[in-house]
Parts: sequence; structure tokens; C-alpha cells
Amino acid sequence: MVRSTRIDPSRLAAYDVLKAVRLDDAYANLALPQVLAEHGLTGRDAAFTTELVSGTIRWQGTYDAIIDACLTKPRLEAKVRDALRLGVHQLLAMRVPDHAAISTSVDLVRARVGVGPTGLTNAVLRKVSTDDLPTWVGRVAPDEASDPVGHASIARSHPRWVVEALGEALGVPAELPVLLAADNAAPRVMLVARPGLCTVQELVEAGGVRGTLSPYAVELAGGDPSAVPAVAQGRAGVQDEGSQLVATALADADLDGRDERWLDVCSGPGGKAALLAALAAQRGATVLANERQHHRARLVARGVRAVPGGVSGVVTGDGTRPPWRPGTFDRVLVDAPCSGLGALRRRPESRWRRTPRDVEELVPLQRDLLSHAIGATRPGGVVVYATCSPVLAETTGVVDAVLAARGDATLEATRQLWPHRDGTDAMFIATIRRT
Ligand SMILES: C[S@@+](CC[C@H](N)C(=O)[O-])C[C@H]1O[C@@H](n2cnc3c(N)ncnc32)[C@H](O)[C@@H]1O
Repeated sequence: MVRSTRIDPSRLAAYDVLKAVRLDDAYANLALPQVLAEHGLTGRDAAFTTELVSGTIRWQGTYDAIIDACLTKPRLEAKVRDALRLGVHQLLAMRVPDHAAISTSVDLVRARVGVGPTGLTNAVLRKVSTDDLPTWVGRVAPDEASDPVGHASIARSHPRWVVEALGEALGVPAELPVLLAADNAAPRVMLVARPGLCTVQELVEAGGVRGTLSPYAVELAGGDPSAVPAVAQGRAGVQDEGSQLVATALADADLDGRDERWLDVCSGPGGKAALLAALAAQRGATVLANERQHHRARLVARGVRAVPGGVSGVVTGDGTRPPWRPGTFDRVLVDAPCSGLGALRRRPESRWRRTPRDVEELVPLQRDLLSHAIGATRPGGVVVYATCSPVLAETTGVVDAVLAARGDATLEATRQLWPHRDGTDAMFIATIRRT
């Protein structure tokens, strides 16, 4: 008799997202909504899949070490590993009964890979289910005293080089495990009330709680942000409080003389441009939003639609070959392309995708963009250089090198935000004055 098994669609969907991340370089947060729709998943089922995908990708490093410890042969097909990772997350981090986690994983492998590896899947997951996560970590992670980086890498699921780079930037070894743990937690949903268009009070009345760092921030306790009318109308948006502070650092910097022309050099997809435009409109200034990639410039144009009075234009251009004349602008933002290692909470796969080489390749571009931004600023004007990475080569390394090379600008302030201290992405913000 042939046994027909109905495969659980939530787990199939999670598997399909992992496959898209592995094979197509997809971003999990972008692939998820599409796959959920394809499988007709909503409500609790969609929430289950979302947690399964995000948690599995975040904890992949730890889970792989555990899976490897349970294998009798070292080689494992990537698609079987994906199914095992999903099974391990259910066993060690979700409240799924062992028998359900194991049997659904075996069904998944049978449906998506074939009968061959079902026995192995069953055996590995049974072994994993015999202990809890702390016990497994104690068994598979290097000794903390003799190899603290190696231990943190396995225990907190970050590549070794990322642990080293974050540790160097943080500079407080005792805090590093707390930072790495914060990277593994889902970020809070933070809204921005765009001044002049929406008040913080309106968002509080819609069920939010005032943020503590940005005067425009409101944390949404739950629910779909796009269901908040002000968000749907573009008067408010979803924006990390750290990103809001980047925009306010530029807008609030002291300035003598003219304050009319603002520039956002790297504006796509446009979250900071929209806040800057709202702030500019309140004082009769306008923002020129520039972005190298045309499709991202179109997103900026859509994002600033609600604040037409604060925008002088949205253009597609290369900030290192600027179409504007030197000394044109009063306030300039360079929100530079970066490794994104400060936003690991919201981009679970990026820690596994990024390499030290990416940082090496980004630094010359970051320097070039900052140097041209200083050139675009009038004497006495202000430049904010920001990254959603705390990696020193991308932050103070870039700023110090550019200021030393140019000799016509001074550093006024730097601020490094941290998820575990500030509840924000690890944004770096440098405020620079053109002399
Ligand atoms: C960190 S993102 C900016 C995020 C944006 N400020 C926001 O708040 O939505 C960096 C952007 O810089 C753009 N970029 C990369 N190289 C550039 C260049 N040479 N000139 C202008 N933009 C560039 C990327 O396409 C990317 O959209």
C-alpha cells in the first residue's frame, strides 16, 4: 500500500525560501511574502513560517555545528542540510513537539529531495532531540577560555571574521556576547512620524509607544504597520530609530548662513530622504535626492511623494561623478553603501553572504563618495557620513582617511549606535564641517 502524506504547507514554504536564499541569492525578507502567497499562508501559519525561516537562517552556524556532530559521514547534500536546519530549529528553539518536528522533516525531505536521505534525516534529528540547545553548544563550541572568538562564533551563530570585526568596533569584550545575542533577536517595529505630515501623538493613538531616541519615533507593539492610516498615506513610515537619527543629525547640525539646499547622495530606497524632505519643508529648504541605481531612484520618488514641497528633485547619478557644481549644498548626507553588518537583525542571511573582501572593496567607494560630498558642500556647510555597519574600516577608517587627504573639513562628532545598547541598528554617524 502506498502511504500518501500531506506535507505541511508552512514547512514546505520555509524550505522553499531557504532554497531561494541558497540558490538565487534571494533576501529572505523579500522572498517570504511571495512564497507565503504562493502557498496561501496567512495569520498563524504565516507567522510560523516567518519564525522558522528567520530563526533557521540566523542560527545556521550553530545548527550546522550540531548537525555535523551527528553525522557519521562528513558529506551532506545542501538541500538535505536545509531541511535538517529547519528541523533543528523546531527541536531546539520552537515549541514544536519532537515527534512532529522529526516526522514533518522526514516528510519534507521525501517530498523535496527523495526517499534516499529520509533515514539519515530521521537519525540526525532523533539524535539532536536528545539534548537542549545549551547542552549542544557546550558540546560543539570551542572552549570559551582558550578560544573566545571561536566559542562566540558557534554559540551565537556569527562567522568568525564577523565576530572579530564587531568585537574590534565595540571595544568592550564583555559586551560582545550581548551584542551577538541582540543580532539574533527580531528587531522592534519602529515608525517615523514625518514632521509636518503626522504627529507622534497620532501614531501613539494608533497603538504605538513613543521612541526614546528620535523625537519622531513610535514603536508599534504589534500588527501590520501598513494598516496604520498614516503609514498607508505616506505621512509616516517604518524606519529604525537609528536611521531616523542619521537624518536628524544632518538636519539639527548648527549652520551659519544660508540653509536652503540639501543633498542626499545615496538616497535609495528613500527612507531617510523622506524624513529629510519633511524636515526641510518645515524651514523652506529642499532636498535633492540622488541614487546611482535607477530602479532605487524610482522607489525614492515614490517615498517622497507625500512631501513634494521638501524635494527639489530625484535624480539617478553616480555620487563619485557628480552632476552638481562643487560647493552647491548647505547640508549633505552620504548614507554610504556598506557591508550592512550593523543590520544583521533584519537581514538574517547577510552575515553568511558577506566576506572580508566585500569590506575591502567597499572602502574605496565609501572614501570617494565622502570626498565628493565634502566637495559638494559650501564652506561652513555640514556633511553627515553614515553606514549601517560599525566595522572600523568603513566608519572612522573612511572618515579619517578622507579628512587627512582633503584638508578642507573637520570632524565635529561621531556616534556609534548598537542594537544591545540602543535598540537600534548599529548605525555609525559622523558629522563633518566643510571649512
Ligand atoms: C545604504 S543605502 C542608502 C539607504 C537610503 N539612504 C535610505 O535611507 O533608504 C546606499 C545606497 O547607495 C547607492 N549607491 C551605491 N553607489 C553609489 C554611487 N556611486 N552614487 C550614488 N549612490 C550609490 C546604492 O544603490 C544604495 O541604494
